[in-house]
Amino acid sequence: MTARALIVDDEADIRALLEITLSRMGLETQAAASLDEARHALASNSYALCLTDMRLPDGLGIELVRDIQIHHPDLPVAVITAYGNAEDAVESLKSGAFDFVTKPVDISTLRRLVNSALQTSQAPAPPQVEAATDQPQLTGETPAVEELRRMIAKLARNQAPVHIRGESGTGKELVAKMIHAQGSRAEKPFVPVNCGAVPTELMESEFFGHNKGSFTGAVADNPGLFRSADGGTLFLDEVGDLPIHMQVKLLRAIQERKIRPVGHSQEIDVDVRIISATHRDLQQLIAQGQFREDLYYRLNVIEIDVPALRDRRADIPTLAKTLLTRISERHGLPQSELSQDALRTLVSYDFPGNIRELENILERAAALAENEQIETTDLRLQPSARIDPANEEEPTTTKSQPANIDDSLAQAEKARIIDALERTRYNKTRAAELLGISFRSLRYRLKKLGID
Ligand SMILES: Nc1ncnc2c1ncn2[C@@H]1O[C@H](COP(=O)(O)OP(=O)(O)OP(=O)(O)O)[C@@H](O)[C@H]1O
Repeated sequence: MTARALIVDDEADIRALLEITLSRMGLETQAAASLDEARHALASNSYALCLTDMRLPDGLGIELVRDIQIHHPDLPVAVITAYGNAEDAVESLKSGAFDFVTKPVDISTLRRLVNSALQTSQAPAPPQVEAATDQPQLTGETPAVEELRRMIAKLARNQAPVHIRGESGTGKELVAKMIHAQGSRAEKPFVPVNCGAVPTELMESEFFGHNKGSFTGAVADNPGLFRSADGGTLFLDEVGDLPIHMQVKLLRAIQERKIRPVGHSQEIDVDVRIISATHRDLQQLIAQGQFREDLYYRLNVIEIDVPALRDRRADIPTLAKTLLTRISERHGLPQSELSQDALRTLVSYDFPGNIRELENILERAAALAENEQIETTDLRLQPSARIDPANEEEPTTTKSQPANIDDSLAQAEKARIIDALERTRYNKTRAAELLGISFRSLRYRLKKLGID
């Protein structure tokens, strides 16, 4: 059956252009010149795609987007906005449009948009119970995780930029991968980049690419992250770490959907969906002048919060089991199990490093355990050695404990601190956050424990 598209525009010229382009792509088209006509058409026919202009004689295209979300939630709708009117574009994405195109309508952009809409509307429903095993999965049954799954499935169906907030190790990258894997871009690359790890001087060429020889040290061609992710998703992890000059360039690239590789005079079209994440408070960074507000609104069209593990403790047993399976597969070892007591201990632990910390604890415990049963002592958790940031005193657990408890506490503390430093590439501010202590407190501990 030929897919049918509904085109809503009051300007005859644009209608004709859209109709010609879409029929050349093999679609059947139907046109409406007002909101009212469009509503009638939607009520009496079914469509694979709707394209609507923003300004219509009897109202705004965005109203149609909202109607469609309610009455035809599976119908992808894109909005045509005036050039440079970013607010309209952002508003329509927020209301549920899967994408937008600016006037004057660029035919190749339009074609890409139509193809991606058709893939979305023909894509099978997001995998629920029996998902393919290579699909990234979220473990957990708490309402918070159920809600997260629902959001992911919904966001996978549009193209709007998504910003993921959550503490370190909560699964932000996993969420980003799931949005990608369940959407129309799944067959195209998912390209993650840790914005805090790219050296400032290489940033522009890392993002936008360069040709061999375009600057000293450019020994080979580099397509850059945008082109590597073309057709797919670019995941900007720790986006709050981007230096301001790069924020300006990134904003341009996202707005114009064009990039200019270092040393090139021509701009190149790119089609990437941007998903960003951070564990930092971007609003606060904006207030401190370290993050551009315009970029924030561009990235943050839809925001999604990933809960901390301590706020969904009921998931700890299932997660521990999933992670133990993963660990045993990784090392080709028999799967370990947690003793009742060990499980109880884990459930009451605070996990400042969230799921990643749980995974590390289990990995170490599986290696330390005498057999396939992990006991509380194998967890090497020192909850009493966790430092209260408000109180820089020594932990007071020594009284009723064996004589060498101080040493073993210090050792455990040292191991946790070194682990945090390694995981944050020796960024002390982030290491302190990961450990749930203040920067001052970390400095004090480094000195006390003789860590250089
Ligand atoms: N719900 C979950 N089910 C199973 N595994 C999970 C879940 N959430 C996270 N993980 C695992 O936890 C680890 C950390 O997740 P991820 O890297 O996505 O976190 P993050 O929030 O992006 O971390 P960071 O802020 O440090 O970049 C990964 O190994 C991931 O597979």
